[in-house]
This record gives sequence, C-alpha cells and structure tokens, in this order.
Amino acid sequence: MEAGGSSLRCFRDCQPEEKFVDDGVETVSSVEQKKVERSIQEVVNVYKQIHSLPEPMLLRQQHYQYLKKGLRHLSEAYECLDASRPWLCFWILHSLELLEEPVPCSVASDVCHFLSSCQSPTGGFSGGPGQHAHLAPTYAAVNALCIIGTEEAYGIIDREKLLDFLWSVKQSDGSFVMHIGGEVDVRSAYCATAVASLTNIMTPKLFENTPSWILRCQSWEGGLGGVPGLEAHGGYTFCGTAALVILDKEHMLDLNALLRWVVSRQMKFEGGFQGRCNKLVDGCYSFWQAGLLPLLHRAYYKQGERALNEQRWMFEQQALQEYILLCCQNPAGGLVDKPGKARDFYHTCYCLSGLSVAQHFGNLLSHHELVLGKEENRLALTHPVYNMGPDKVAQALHHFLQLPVPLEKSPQAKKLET
Ligand SMILES: CC(C)=CCC/C(C)=C/CC/C(C)=C/COP(=O)(O)OP(=O)(O)O
Ligand SMILES: [Zn+2]
Repeated sequence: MEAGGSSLRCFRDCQPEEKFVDDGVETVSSVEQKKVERSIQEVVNVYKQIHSLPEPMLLRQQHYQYLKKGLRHLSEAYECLDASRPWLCFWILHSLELLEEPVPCSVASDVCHFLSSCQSPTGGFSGGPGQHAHLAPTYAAVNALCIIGTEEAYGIIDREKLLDFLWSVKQSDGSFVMHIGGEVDVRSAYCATAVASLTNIMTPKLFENTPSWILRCQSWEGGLGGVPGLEAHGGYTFCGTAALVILDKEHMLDLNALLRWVVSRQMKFEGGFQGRCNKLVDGCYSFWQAGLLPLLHRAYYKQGERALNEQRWMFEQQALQEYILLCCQNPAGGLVDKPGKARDFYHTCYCLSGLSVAQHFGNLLSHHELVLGKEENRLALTHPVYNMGPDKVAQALHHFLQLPVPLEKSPQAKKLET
C-alpha cells in the first residue's frame, strides 16, 4: 500500500514546503540525517507491505491485554518511571476508554487511592508518593480522575490547595514554572489551564498575562517553541494552542502560519507526523500534531471561515491511519514510536489518541469521518483540548461547576494576611 496514497486534496498540497536547509549548504549532519531518513523509510515500506494484507487491523484484544496488565501493576514499583506514575494512570485509562473497554469499579477505586497518595499536602499532585508537586503529574492525575468520573474520584481533588499550588508556580510575566524552583515552558500553561478549567478554580487574576506570554512562543516557522525564541515543536505547539483555546484567545495566533507549519509536519512517505522540521516520524505526534487540527478547525470556524472547513480535508487522515495501524502496532499489544522500537504506555496512549483524531476529524457542523479498515477499527472520540472522552469532560464540568470557585489567594494576598 502506498503511503499517503489517497487522492485527497489537503492543505499540505496547497502550501510551499518550508524545510530549513542550512543556508543551502549540504552539511555532514544533513547528509547523515538523510541516510537515517532513508533507512526509516525502507523499514516503513516493508512494514506497510507485510501488515496491509488483507486490510489494516487494529489489534484490539492485544492492546487491551497489555493495558489491563499495566493497570493491575500500577501501584507496584515502576522504578524507571518513578516520577511519572500519575501519567501511567492517565495513559492507560485513556487508552482503555478509546478502546471502549470498561474498568472494573474495584480497580478504579484502587487507582483513586493511589492518586490520592500522590497529592501533595500543599496542593497539586507529584510523580509518586512523597515527592514534590509538579504541574505535569497534576494534569495527568486530574485527567485520570475525571476519566474515572466517580464521586470518589472527584472528591480526591483538593481544589483550594490546587489553586494555592497554581499560584505558587505562577510568574509575573504570565508564564508558569513546572514546579517550585523549576523550569518555565509552555507545557505548564497547558497543564495549569486544563486543571483549573476542569475543576472550576479559574480566577480572573490567575491567568493574567498568560495569553500574551504564550503568543510570544509562536516562532517564525509558525509552530510554537517551549519558550519564546525556541524552535517550533509539536508537543509545545499543542500545549500552547490548547491553553489559548481554554483562555479563548487562540484567534490571536497567526493561524495561517500555524496551519501551514503543522500540515507540513505530516511526512509524505511515512504518513505519520514528525515533531519538528527535519526530524524523524514518531507515532506520538499523531496526537500532538494531528490533534492541533481540530483546534485550528474550530478557530477558523469561530472566525466564520466556513468554506475553508467544509470543502477541504485539513490533513491526510488515511495516510496517518496507515502509519499507525501498519507501522506502530506491537503484535503482542501496545503501540510504538516507529517500527523496531519498544512499546510503552505513552506511545500507546498518543498513537491511539491520534488514530481517534484521524478517524473522527471535524466537529458537529462539518465532519470528515474516515475509518480505515473494518468497522471494528473504530475508536471512541477524544476531546480535542483535554484528550479524554468528551462525555467525561462534560460530566466533570457539570460536577465542578456546582461547587463555588475558591477565594483568590494570590501570594500577594497571603502576604497581606500574615
Ligand atoms: C501535557 C504535556 C506535559 C505535554 C508534553 C508535550 C511534549 C510531547 C513535548 C515534547 C518535548 C520535546 C522537546 C521533545 C523532543 O524530544 P526529541 O528531541 O527526543 O524528539 P524529536 O526528535 O521528535 O523532536
Ligand atoms: Zn514519541
């Protein structure tokens, strides 16, 4: 099967390629890079030929068994991921919801108990019991608890202390550090806006200056870097754009430049996405990059550019599904970065999330459904901003909107109290 073999007209075909070519000089590193790219393409080609017959198939049962085993061992020591244990909960629970596999109540309750042990006495969640609170596991823990979606799960989140934690990492320029004394990058703005909006603790001052700081991360390439001035990267671009969507300021981005950048990251040969210009395809960018397109779709729609959305495919949905189904599935379950790489829960979660985006791209008003292979390949929908079931987002918002927003206790206000 030929990669990107569909005859869809998508944005990438209408845009000039803007690959950075080291001022036109073929350097040793660019020659080496091309050799690596060619060898990856050869392997991808072989995988596509082997796995495409009779038609691409999602290995549901295998993925389910792999995830089920992971969930059972969650509270045991995951030594190599000791600081990412709420992430494991989120990656596994979200993968299971995409596969529409229910989690038994007793297992869900064990996960709640484990996540509760990761909550810091001063607010927010840490990577494991007894560690310091950090925005990334805080996002993962809140998402995991909202996917579980029981009163027990919601009740674990100490919203007042969560707001204190968010204030403790807020900087005056609008950015956030990932943890007290830690680094600033745009992931933190996404984690903070996502958890604050889901749990109804958004206050007017908490995100003051945040939109303008995020906007400074949009580079000359069109995508966003981790901080202002850095190279555009899919992971950071998703985080910055989704945070702006939550703050209702995404229209302030240069949307055309962003669209041109992201569609150019879909690799013509492999069908999957690269994270940044001149780097290799990787299954996890199926979500970080392709997941940007529903956000852009909505942003254009809000601007009234309906024709743009209704008449054109924004990316090669079929080619992305071919890459994920033919090149990223481990036959024993779990998904991977690229052929030959080991499976892990991170790639399993983001390959499946990207597959869901590629199958169900669009919104209520204009839909481009395209499920490659048999109907059994169809995954559940994912919410384009939070990356969990849209029903779980609605249910969490319904629950937390009934609770009052905690009083604003900025560090400045606290100083006045003492
Ligand atoms: C919510 C949250 C915390 C989101 C995380 C977003 C994310 C995936 C950021 C990516 C960070 C990064 C610079 C990877 C580059 O790795 P690399 O140089 O190994 O990969 P590359 O060659 O593909 O660029
Ligand atoms: Zn990856």
